[in-house]
Amino acid sequence: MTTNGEGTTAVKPLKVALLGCGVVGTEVARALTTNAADFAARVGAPLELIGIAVRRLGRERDLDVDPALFTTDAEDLVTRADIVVEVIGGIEPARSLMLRAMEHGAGVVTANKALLAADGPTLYEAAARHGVDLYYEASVAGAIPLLRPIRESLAGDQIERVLGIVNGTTNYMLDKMDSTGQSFADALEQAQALGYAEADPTADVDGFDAAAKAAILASLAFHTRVSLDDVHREGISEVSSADVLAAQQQGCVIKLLSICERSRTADGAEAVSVRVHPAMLPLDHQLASVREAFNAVFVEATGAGQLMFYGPGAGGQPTASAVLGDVVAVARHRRAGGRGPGEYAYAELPVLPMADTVTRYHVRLDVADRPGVLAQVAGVFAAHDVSIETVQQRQVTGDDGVDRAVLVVTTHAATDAALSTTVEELQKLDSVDSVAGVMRVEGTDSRGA
Ligand SMILES: NC(=O)C1=CN([C@@H]2O[C@H](COP(=O)(O)OP(=O)(O)OC[C@H]3O[C@@H](n4cnc5c(N)ncnc54)[C@H](O)[C@@H]3O)[C@@H](O)[C@H]2O)C=CC1
Ligand SMILES: N[C@@H](CC=O)C(=O)O
Ligand code: NA
Repeated sequence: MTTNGEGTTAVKPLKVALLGCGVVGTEVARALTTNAADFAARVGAPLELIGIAVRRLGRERDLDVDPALFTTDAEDLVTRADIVVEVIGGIEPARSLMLRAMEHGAGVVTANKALLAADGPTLYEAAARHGVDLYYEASVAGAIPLLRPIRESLAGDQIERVLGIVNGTTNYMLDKMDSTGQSFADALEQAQALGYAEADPTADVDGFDAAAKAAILASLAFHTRVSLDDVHREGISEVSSADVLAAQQQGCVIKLLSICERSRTADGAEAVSVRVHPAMLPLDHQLASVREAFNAVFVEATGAGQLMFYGPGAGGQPTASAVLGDVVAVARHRRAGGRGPGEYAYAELPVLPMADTVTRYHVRLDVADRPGVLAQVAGVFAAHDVSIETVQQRQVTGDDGVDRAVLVVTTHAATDAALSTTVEELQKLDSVDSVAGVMRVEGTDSRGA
């Protein structure tokens, strides 16, 4: 405790160091300075921004703070703080700086899903060893309160499944491609301009970002260490406008989904399955109406049933909201003299290979229009134990004036291995000109799906 100039008792401020002043960092710094009085009242002590680590000094910024706060010496800054906010991104130097901060007794707040998915355990163990908080609500689904509900509110329940849209950039792109027919490249450029995309947008487009988030969600939901390498990952770079059109013709929309499920190995042992891939969803599914950079996540738990979390999944201010919520939580813990709940990876469930995971496919085939072709195609599905749910056939006339047919097959649930082999075998049939599109299907009722 200290005494202020008027002789009244004042509480010692908690020192906050900010690492990174990009899209998110700028909004965190703005809020900490603009809303200082509210933060002080909510925490019971002022939050004093003692420095902002940047790569380059003297850069013009849209931020009205004391220029003396900027420093390029992040290593020194983290040793002087009670709370360190890491919004640099990437693996290094973010990891070393966070470890150094914890060694010096600081609580850490980060939005860095890439690092948590690649090497979370190193950070969780450091936090436990040094008795400090490591909070990362912003790392998954931006502003949406999701990790704390999973870690704390549902701690008395058993989570069976977490399924949703957790990447704002790709949802924005797929939405624009679907609703306005915008090109892939233009939609990506817009998402970047709006501050949704990662510094390297291939992290979004190729599904790494969604996979990192799936790893974090699965780790928390199933009390099991799941890393990025455990997650089956497919991005949206292969999604063509023909796929988008084909989905529309089926009354569906394509979304990039992250799916974390409790599952079983072939010999019946408990396991988890964690995957990210584009999938067709029927238009009446709740996730189908998630537009622009919004995220939505279903959490299914034994007792609670189905819960849905929805909101802005990316962008400076929404992400800063989650970061600041964590800052206040960590600050309150420091005031109370403790730390919040950490990670409990006691279950150690194995992660099921994608080949053994049960999914459904929508397959579009360009085939010869002659008797027996449908039976031949159906035979390949049957040979691999993949049951067909529906088949639609449309006649088309090729450029050469010859009649061809487009077959659209939707399967029942089967292992991913069986479905992949089926598609490989279909490609070898003389009567099949091409497998024009293969897309997983989620959200419609089918045996086991
Ligand atoms: N932008 C978004 O919507 C969201 C971002 N995140 C995460 O938040 C973090 C920050 O993201 P953004 O602000 O969008 O990225 P950004 O690229 O706009 O900002 C990062 C800033 O860190 C600076 N920086 C890089 N290395 C540095 C170093 N060694 N020392 C000091 N500064 C350094 C960069 O110059 C840049 O200004 C990332 O981990 C990202 O994955 C999480 C949720 C949403
Ligand atoms: N690039 C990410 C940002 C938030 O995590 C996204 O688009 O979702
Ligand atoms: Na969140």
